[in-house]
Amino acid sequence: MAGDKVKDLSLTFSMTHSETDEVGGILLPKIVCDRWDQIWNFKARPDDLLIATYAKAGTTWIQEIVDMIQHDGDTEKCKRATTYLRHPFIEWVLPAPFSSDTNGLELAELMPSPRTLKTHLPVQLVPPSFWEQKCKIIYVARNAKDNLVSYYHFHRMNKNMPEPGTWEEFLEKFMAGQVLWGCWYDHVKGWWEAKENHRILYLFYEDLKEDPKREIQKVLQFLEKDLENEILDKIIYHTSFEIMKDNPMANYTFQPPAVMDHSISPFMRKGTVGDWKNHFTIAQNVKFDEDYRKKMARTSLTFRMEL
Ligand SMILES: Nc1ncnc2c1ncn2[C@@H]1O[C@H](COP(=O)(O)O)[C@@H](OP(=O)(O)O)[C@H]1O
Ligand SMILES: O=[N+]([O-])c1ccc(OS(=O)(=O)O)cc1
Repeated sequence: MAGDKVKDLSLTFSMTHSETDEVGGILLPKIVCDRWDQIWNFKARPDDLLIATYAKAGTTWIQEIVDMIQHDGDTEKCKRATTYLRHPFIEWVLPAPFSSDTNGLELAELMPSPRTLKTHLPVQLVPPSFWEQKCKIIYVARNAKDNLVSYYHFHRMNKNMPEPGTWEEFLEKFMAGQVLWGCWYDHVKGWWEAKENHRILYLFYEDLKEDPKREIQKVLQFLEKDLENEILDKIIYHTSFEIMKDNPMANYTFQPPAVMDHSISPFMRKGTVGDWKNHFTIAQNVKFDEDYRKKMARTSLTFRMEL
């Protein structure tokens, strides 16, 4: 079984940071670009649910919320497998020595319906079958500064990401859109516009943090589910940062340490709004804000950088 193969891998092999390439001007791991035709031709099914995010916007959090809703708050069922295996990451290709049937596409193809799938692709790179099949999509966006901080630490701990360089260097790359899955500004705006014409529930990390009950109710409504208040409270508890941090099926400690080194920075790092204040210098903040205003000038989309 695919999961066992991931688990059985030697914990001692060494990996170097991943090489990158581009598809349609979007930076992606080279091994993903090499398989782009297959990813683009992915066959979505009408009852697929797609979870789409910019990386580090709260993907794993919404995945756990959705899984709990789909399983009526049964925590044991939600511990049936790791996040990676429960919700295939459609564009994800693992480097050697991982076996090819642990790639996102293969996992998705082998999965019976109804499937919940994950992607970080910008809207223009989503395989067309998702639009043709009118699949439901949940998008989660997170304010740029916290998203960037989380992404920086993720690059430090995850060998599947390119070398981040220094904080200052990574900040520049983020502003220039020269990071995996492309420009944050275009990503959040692209999906914001797409919701006018498609079945997309657009959520914000900050709203989830502020009032998880209210936001989970939006997801319930979108998924046409009705759950007792008691189960809703159970979902809120099970998907809280503190509980997910200790859940081995959700905290990515299942990845071999040669890929993700949680001693450098844990996957479940802080889970807060406003941690950017501990990273940006005053000068960096002024420069970022000025650039941000230009890039976000012609959109109705707004974010909260603190609660
Ligand atoms: N239950 C939860 N509540 C709040 N934040 C959570 C969370 N689960 C994961 N996160 C945070 O979401 C980010 C990871 O996002 P993704 O799943 O998209 O990779 C990390 O942010 P930080 O690095 O700021 O802590 C992680 O700590
Ligand atoms: O290497 N991974 O398994 C991996 C890569 C990216 C990734 O992105 S995230 O934003 O969903 O954390 C998650 C897992």
